[in-house]
Parts: sequence; C-alpha cells; structure tokens
Amino acid sequence: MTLNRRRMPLLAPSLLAADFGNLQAETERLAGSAADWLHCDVMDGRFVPNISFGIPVLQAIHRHAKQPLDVHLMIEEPQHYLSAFRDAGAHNITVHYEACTHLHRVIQQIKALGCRAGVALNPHTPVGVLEDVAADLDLVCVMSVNPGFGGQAFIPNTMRKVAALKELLVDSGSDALIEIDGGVTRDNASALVEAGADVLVAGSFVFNSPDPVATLAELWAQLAATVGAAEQEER
Ligand SMILES: O=C(CO)[C@H](O)[C@H](O)COP(=O)(O)O
Ligand SMILES: [Fe+2]
Repeated sequence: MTLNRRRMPLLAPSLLAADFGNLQAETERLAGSAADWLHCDVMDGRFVPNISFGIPVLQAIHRHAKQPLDVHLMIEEPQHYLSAFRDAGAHNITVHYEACTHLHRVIQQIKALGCRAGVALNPHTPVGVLEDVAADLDLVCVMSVNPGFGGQAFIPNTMRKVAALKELLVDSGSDALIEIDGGVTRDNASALVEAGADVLVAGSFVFNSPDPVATLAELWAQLAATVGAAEQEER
C-alpha cells in the first residue's frame, strides 16, 4: 500500500462528544495531548436536524484552548457569520458545499478574514463538485456520517470517496488537506490514512472512552506505525 502523504495525519477530537457542562476542563485536559486541532461542530437546527452551540460558546472554548479551533459550520447561509466566528477564535472555517449557493465567494471571504478555508461534503455529494474550487481550498471535509449527530456508524463508501478526492486534488494542483468526519475509530483510522486522509476527526470514540487523552495517544501511536510501515514498503 502506498501512502500519498508520508507525514503523520492530524488528530482533531470533536468537542461535540465532550461534557458540555464542563467545557473548560474538557478543553484544558486536551492541552498536552496528541490532539492537533479541536474540532467544533456548530449546528443551526436548519441545515441539520440538531442544534449544538454557537459563537459565545466557541469564544469560551477559545479562551481555554491550546490548539487551533477547527470550526465545522453545519449552518445555512454561513456567509453572514464568518467574521463573527473568526473573531470568536476560529482558525479553520469549514462550510458545507450544500449550504452555499455562491461557494467560490464564501471561500474567498474566509481567506480574506485570515482563516483557513474548508468545504465539507455530505455523504451523497460527489467529490467532483469541488473541481473548480479545489485549488483555492485549504481543507476538504469528507462527511463519513450524515451530519447532525455524533456517535453514528461510519459509512464504508467513504474509503472510495477519499481515494477519488485525492486524485481530484492532485489533478487540480491543490494541496488541500483531506479531513474525515464521523464514526472514526481505531478500527478504520489506519485504512483512512492509507487511502489518503490527512486529518481524522473523532468525537465519541475519544470522549466516550475512559481516558480521552490516553485514547488519543494510542490512536497517534497506531497511525505512526501505519505511516512507518508504509514508508518501509516504499524503500
Ligand atoms: O460533524 C459531526 C457530526 O455532524 C461530528 O464532528 C462527528 O459526528 C464526530 O463525532 P463522532 O466521532 O461521534 O461521529
Ligand atoms: Fe464535524
């Protein structure tokens, strides 16, 4: 198996599965962990059938966070809220392809704010829709569950989709990172990285474990072995 990128993938635990009653402690305990980004799921009850949290909560997370905030906007008309999310501490802002009539403009707006621009694709959306914006993107988030809820089962077709997206990004000269979001566990993480994933989001797998920091460390060690084994094979 040949890896497309040999460097370690990034880990982005999703705070959606954390204890909302104690977000300061949840955020602070990840400070020295293997988490590279903190994934923050914003849901509006319109684009997705659930409401999570918004700008003031993100601000509060940012006050205690040591890692960059990877903000996943599952909201309609995200263009109206981009600067508010940037001001609240977002480092990456990911909007949904399905929520943006003028996607190209929204991507430029995110970049003009100084944030890294991401686009998320629902499970039914083919990667080809990104062909004309791929070169402008910093991140593509492949939804491996239908957005709106944590704790759902991983959709197996994601593996095929990651490979197709990787090809599209290479053809477009894009160095956008491929992020996988939903149902990520130790059982599918290595295969996802082998398929081309650069960032793994994991919510319930991390926070429903007895020790989230240890779980992240174990996942990191597993992926280091995956990347190392692939490098050996290529020599
Ligand atoms: O965007 C999301 C849901 O819409 C979450 O980031 C995602 O579901 C992560 O949670 P889990 O690992 O529990 O599936
Ligand atoms: Fe998410």
